Amino acid sequence: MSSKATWKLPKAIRGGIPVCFPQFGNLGSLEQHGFAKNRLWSVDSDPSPLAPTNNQTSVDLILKSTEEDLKTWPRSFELRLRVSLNAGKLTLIPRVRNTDSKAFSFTFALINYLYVSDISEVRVEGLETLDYLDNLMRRESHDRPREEENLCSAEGWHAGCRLFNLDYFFVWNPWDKKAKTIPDLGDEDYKTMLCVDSAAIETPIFLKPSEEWKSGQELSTVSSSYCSGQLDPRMVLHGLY
Ligand SMILES: O=P(O)(O)OC[C@H]1O[C@@H](O)[C@H](O)[C@@H](O)[C@@H]1O
Repeated sequence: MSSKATWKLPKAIRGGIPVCFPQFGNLGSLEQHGFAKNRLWSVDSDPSPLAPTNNQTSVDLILKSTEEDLKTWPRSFELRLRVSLNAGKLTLIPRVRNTDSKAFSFTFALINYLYVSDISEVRVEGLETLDYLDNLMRRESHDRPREEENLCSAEGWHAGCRLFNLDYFFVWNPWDKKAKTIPDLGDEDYKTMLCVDSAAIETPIFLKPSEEWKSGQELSTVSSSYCSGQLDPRMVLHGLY
């Protein structure tokens, strides 16, 4: 959680796990990361077809399109999120239902703001063999910050992430200069944060009327012996559920 997070609507707090819908980043004409993260959700009393949660470590949430949303994105939807917390494991199951009379498509992401004790001691493993897009290179190829290399400079990753129906990871840390330009992020906060986002952006999800899309993400603590080349990226992307 950012030390300068603002707890005022209509802006999301900087931290936690913002839900990006119906657009990730600037991959479309809507505001950055879509509007869902800036809305107040309700507790979902009918999470069907998932069985209702009957323990105190899970909650079902729902967001429905409002009149205001329909002005900017004229598609009626229901976005559901089941959040479950168990020993060493946080599971999120997002679902999108098309309640419109027409088909629509969207992109989606969960921005996982992870707290780390020292960003210069963090290494992200398991993505080495995957194809990747370098946003810094693409957008700022004339002045690529060297700090990017620091992100992966040392040992010590003890959290794992498994996905279902999500096809991209985004790894992000603003580093020192960019951090100063983000109003709701403390100047030093970049040292203790890392974003590892799970996203569905490869091909926008297409839903016909009444259809539902379901995905999942499981964040868990793993022992350090799990590190160093033992994570199979294909399993990481497709091994959940
Ligand atoms: O400042 P925002 O709009 O919340 O976005 C923060 C960052 O979120 C990250 O997850 C993205 O990968 C970055 O590209 C983005 O800059």
